[in-house]
Amino acid sequence: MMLEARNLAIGYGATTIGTELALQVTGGDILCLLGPNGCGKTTLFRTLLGLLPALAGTVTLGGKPLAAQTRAEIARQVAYVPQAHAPPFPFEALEVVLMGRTARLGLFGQPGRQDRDCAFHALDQLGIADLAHRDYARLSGGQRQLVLIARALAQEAPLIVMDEPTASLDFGNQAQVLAHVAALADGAAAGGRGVIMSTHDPDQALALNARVLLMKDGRAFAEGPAEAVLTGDTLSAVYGIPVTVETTGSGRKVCLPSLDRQSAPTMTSEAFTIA
Ligand SMILES: Nc1ncnc2c1ncn2[C@@H]1O[C@H](COP(=O)(O)OP(=O)(O)OP(=O)(O)O)[C@@H](O)[C@H]1O
Repeated sequence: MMLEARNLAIGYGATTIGTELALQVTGGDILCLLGPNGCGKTTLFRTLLGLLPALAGTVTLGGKPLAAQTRAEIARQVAYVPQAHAPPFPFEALEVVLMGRTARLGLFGQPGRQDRDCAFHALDQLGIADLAHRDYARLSGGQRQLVLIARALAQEAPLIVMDEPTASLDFGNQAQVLAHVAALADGAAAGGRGVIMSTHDPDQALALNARVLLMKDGRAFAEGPAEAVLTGDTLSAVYGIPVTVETTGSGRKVCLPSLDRQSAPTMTSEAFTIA
């Protein structure tokens, strides 16, 4: 097992955000984290990456407690793909990818020929080798997201944690990034990495045939294969709106939230009422 969390409580100091969380990820797995805004997905990620101490319970990475590992040890096992924001300094895309090699360098190590080759190869794998010498800050959001995934590939960690990898991407780029996520976990293509990703779109978990951890108020509301977990009943209960799940002509399941015009004015007036 690459990553295992048991009976985990997460939060910030005295503020508990979530409790009784458990998950397991190994090579070839895709685990999608779903749940309403503020339910604790990012807090859980930060805890799994060792950036926030667990308030209770255990996280083991590569069979060893996370809390007993150095940052470099953790980075050799888990790569983190944050949301793609523009950085304040100009960097070439290739330099951004090279940052993924840091955990593999010695204390005063400089990236060498092999690191540059690896970084370039990662860009090539994602079909964006032509962006290598472009200014990262001037790339589109979709291109930047792919560069950050390339950085995670260059890190050569067996587990990749992605924070809403499709946020702010257009329709085409979302599908492209999802295809790359599927390929990462595919044993034949890349040695079968484990992937944990958060998303706000249950259809993505269904399209990826992923396992799902559906969170509500810091707890696991349901957990299991996407098709079993993402039903109209569970989605309606978690998101507080009527949701139906239908099967398309090609056999794919899609989630359809109700856009009931009757309920819209009520929702709006509640949301904007000043107590
Ligand atoms: N540094 C902090 N100190 C205290 N509370 C925090 C801190 N950061 C976040 N929170 C709170 O923790 C809760 C969970 O936030 P978190 O960012 O984990 O949710 P999320 O599921 O990732 O949300 P979203 O889908 O909107 O990104 C929120 O109520 C948030 O206000």
